Amino acid sequence: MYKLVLLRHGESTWNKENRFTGWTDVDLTEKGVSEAHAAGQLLKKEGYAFDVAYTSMLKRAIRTLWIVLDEMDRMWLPIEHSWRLNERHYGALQGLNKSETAAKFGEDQVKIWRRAYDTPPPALENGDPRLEVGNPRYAGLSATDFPHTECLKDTVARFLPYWHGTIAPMVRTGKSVIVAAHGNSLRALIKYLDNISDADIVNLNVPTGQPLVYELDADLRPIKSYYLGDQEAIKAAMEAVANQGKAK
Ligand SMILES: O=C(O)[C@@H](CO)OP(=O)(O)O
Repeated sequence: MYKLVLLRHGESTWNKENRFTGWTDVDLTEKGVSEAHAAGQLLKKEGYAFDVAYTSMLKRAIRTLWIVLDEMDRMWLPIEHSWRLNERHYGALQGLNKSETAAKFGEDQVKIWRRAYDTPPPALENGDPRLEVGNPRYAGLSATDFPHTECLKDTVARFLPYWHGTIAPMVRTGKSVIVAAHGNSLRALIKYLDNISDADIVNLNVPTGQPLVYELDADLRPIKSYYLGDQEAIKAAMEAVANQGKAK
């Protein structure tokens, strides 16, 4: 049996301001930093001892991972970064307030943009700085890799090669692995692992800063999965994520 830990970053400044974030590189809030410390303490208390860590190119996930590893006295671990673990690209919605967008376009439309499996938000136009072309951290991407927008289906498509080619082989060696990433890049992985239908994935929300443990069989199929920590608080945090798309 293998164990894999998935962790969404702690609260970011744009989570707090309720803005569509995507590839925008915003940092953690004080609450987000506290969530990361709490996650690290909890993982340590529960006896986790990671051998290798994977994260995105975005500082809210990277800093969450650093804080967790610091709490576990494992800052020496190898950390691999990949743009394939980045948050789903939110296209032209990046920067807009979710409630204001719901008031303008309707809650149903915002739910489609946030959660529909195969309907992407409006795309960025060429030349928009939010495309990140020219950003040195993405020097390894080819021109066609830069998303102009993504629905979850697109995120699954760019995430899975990294799962199959890098993370899954490492899990199979028996190493203890943590993946610190984002709400929708983790939804992409959870959809794949749990074989969740395109219709049902709409209702899955991942809370910030709560370690999610997968116990996997020899074929890396889930035996069970569970969040560590206070289950009532986790449920409330998931509902709060779902409600971010409501007009106030
Ligand atoms: O804005 C985003 O990039 C994501 C994660 O914060 O939000 P949502 O839950 O709306 O997909």
